[in-house]
Amino acid sequence: MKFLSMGEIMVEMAPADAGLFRMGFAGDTFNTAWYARRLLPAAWDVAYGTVIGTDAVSDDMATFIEAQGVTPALRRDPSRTVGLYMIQTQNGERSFSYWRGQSAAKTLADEPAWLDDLLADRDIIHFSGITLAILAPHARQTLCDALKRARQNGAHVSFDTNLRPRLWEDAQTMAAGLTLGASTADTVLPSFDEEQLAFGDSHPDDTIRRYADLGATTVAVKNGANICHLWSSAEGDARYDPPAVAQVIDSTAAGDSFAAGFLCARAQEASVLDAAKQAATLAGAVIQHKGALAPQIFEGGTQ
Ligand SMILES: Nc1ncnc2c1ncn2[C@@H]1O[C@H](COP(=O)(O)OP(=O)(O)OP(=O)(O)O)[C@@H](O)[C@H]1O
Ligand SMILES: O=C(O)C(=O)C[C@H](O)[C@H](O)CO
Repeated sequence: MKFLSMGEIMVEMAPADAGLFRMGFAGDTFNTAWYARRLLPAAWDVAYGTVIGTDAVSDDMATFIEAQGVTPALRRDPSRTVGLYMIQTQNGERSFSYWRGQSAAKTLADEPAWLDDLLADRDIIHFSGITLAILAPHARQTLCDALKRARQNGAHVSFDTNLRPRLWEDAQTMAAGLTLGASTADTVLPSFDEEQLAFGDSHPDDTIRRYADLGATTVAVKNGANICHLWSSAEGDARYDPPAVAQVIDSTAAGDSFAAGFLCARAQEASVLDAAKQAATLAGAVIQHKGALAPQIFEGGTQ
């Protein structure tokens, strides 16, 4: 079985002790692949699809991806390098600054034959609103057309809406882009506060209905510490109240790890409710650690 996540992985500067920053590599869809690798049985291949440069930091990134047990599915663009972002936290809520305007990942959909190869024969393909936001408008359409073909050929496509207004041209383009992305997907993983912002939804059921109308068969509407509203065409509606977290240290990758927990449970035939439980348990642990990737959670063999 083959799981592919695709988008942009960057150099991450995460707050460490004594005012220092710790350099790592992360990015929403890569984070999901990283957590999926730790949740899925070894027989699953978990791959990450992106474009990087040919410079030293790109080489380090490729080495890092592989060392994490994730299969690198990379195209190299010698004229570009990778992006960088910095996390800053205040009372557990994070904000990001980005240096990614010219990154190699922006050319993800520029070679259609490579793209079709990347998507071929995957059981699950995961991408996000960030994957789309970084692309030029025509490239968003190219990517979504390729994803639709992959879905027709049997892949289960998953879309995490992951709203980043600063990465889109304007609010209208963002709403249209999210709608385009969701229309390729079987599973859509939105966050309610973001859906309110982008579409003016007044209740999570509005969000579910909109994505079901676009062709999704499963929707999980996250809402931070509040109840997740779930729906699948086979099971109907369900709700899940995430376990309380005593102290949020850094909320980075809450949604990314939720996506991994949810998709991996669904891949192993879990109900939407059980999938949300695995997802929220993992996300609840992740937000008690600094940075996007929290290997500590898996040390000792338990989540
Ligand atoms: N304060 C919290 N307490 C408990 N669980 C939380 C909290 N914040 C997030 N979670 C868990 O993480 C999940 C995802 O969080 P959230 O709704 O913020 O998603 P998101 O907006 O996609 O995240 P991201 O900021 O990574 O994009 C929630 O559904 C919940 O299970
Ligand atoms: O914001 C982005 O583009 C990132 O991918 C950085 C973070 O790793 C991600 O947002 C965490 O969800």
